[in-house]
Amino acid sequence: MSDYLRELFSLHGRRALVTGGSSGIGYAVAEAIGRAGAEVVVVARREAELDKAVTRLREHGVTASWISADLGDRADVRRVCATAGTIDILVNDAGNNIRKPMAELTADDFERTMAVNFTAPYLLGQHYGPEMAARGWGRIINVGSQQSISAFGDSGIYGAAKAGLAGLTRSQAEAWSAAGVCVNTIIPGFVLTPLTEPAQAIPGRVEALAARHMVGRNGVPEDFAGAAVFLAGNACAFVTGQMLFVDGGFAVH
Ligand SMILES: NC(=O)c1ccc[n+]([C@@H]2O[C@H](COP(=O)([O-])OP(=O)(O)OC[C@H]3O[C@@H](n4cnc5c(N)ncnc54)[C@H](O)[C@@H]3O)[C@@H](O)[C@H]2O)c1
Ligand SMILES: O=C(O)[C@H](O)[C@@H](O)[C@H](O)[C@H](O)CO
Repeated sequence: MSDYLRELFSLHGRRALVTGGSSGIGYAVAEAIGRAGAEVVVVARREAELDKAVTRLREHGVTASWISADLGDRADVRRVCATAGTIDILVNDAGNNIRKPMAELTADDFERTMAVNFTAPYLLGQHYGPEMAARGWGRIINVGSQQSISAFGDSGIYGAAKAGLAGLTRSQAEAWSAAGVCVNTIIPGFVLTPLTEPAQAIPGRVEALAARHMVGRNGVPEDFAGAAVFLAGNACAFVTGQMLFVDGGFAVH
């Protein structure tokens, strides 16, 4: 790599925390920023999955470790903050979607969905944002959804949480960008991961969604590698508070 590209995109010397990094988009982001040089700490619930993900990261030469935590539990979020050490790049990828008609959603569904998709990113941002600002450099990448800007059926709270997350991104960017902390939201298209298995199981749905993307296909986790490296590095210094649509043209089709 030339010195020029290294200055823009190398993440050597940075430490990243990736929630939801054991699977899907989160794993692909962890691998991308790890292969670009960052040390990576992956956070999710299941130890066996975390172990598998970290083994795979190490096979790619990434310095990686994991912390098992339920991000729907505030005490667990606090434990992550207390044990993960210095973090320069925070990726809030973990998410859950409780799929029910709006009228059937319960208060517990509301709390569980908001806790993972919105409250955990808020709490982690509150911990790491000021620390990054004090050091004069940081990056926060929040993973939103098409539902950050539009409504899909049967996932009303998820949509509200993801819309809130895009707003939180702007508030965090306003708070910390002047101190060198760029905060942005990635907006995926429809991506074939465990999270979307219920949608994938509906006959004809995968094909119909593929056709909604201008590129004519659904996303795969690897599609997020380039955007993640960009948003995590020096190249992103004048990009903050934004939604970056990594969606094959879905939102504008
Ligand atoms: N797949 C898509 O089409 C799509 C589209 C838009 C947005 N997203 C978002 O992308 C992100 C990643 O989803 P994915 O599609 O890669 O799915 P995935 O199921 O592969 O990954 C979800 C990750 O979140 C973690 N997670 C969920 N609940 C958690 C909790 N309580 N505590 C700790 N970790 C928890 C899981 O362990 C897993 O690592 C989510 O925020 C999701 O909302 C996905
Ligand atoms: O859980 C899900 O089914 C997904 O998140 C979907 O809602 C869409 O793929 C996403 O919103 C597009 O960005």
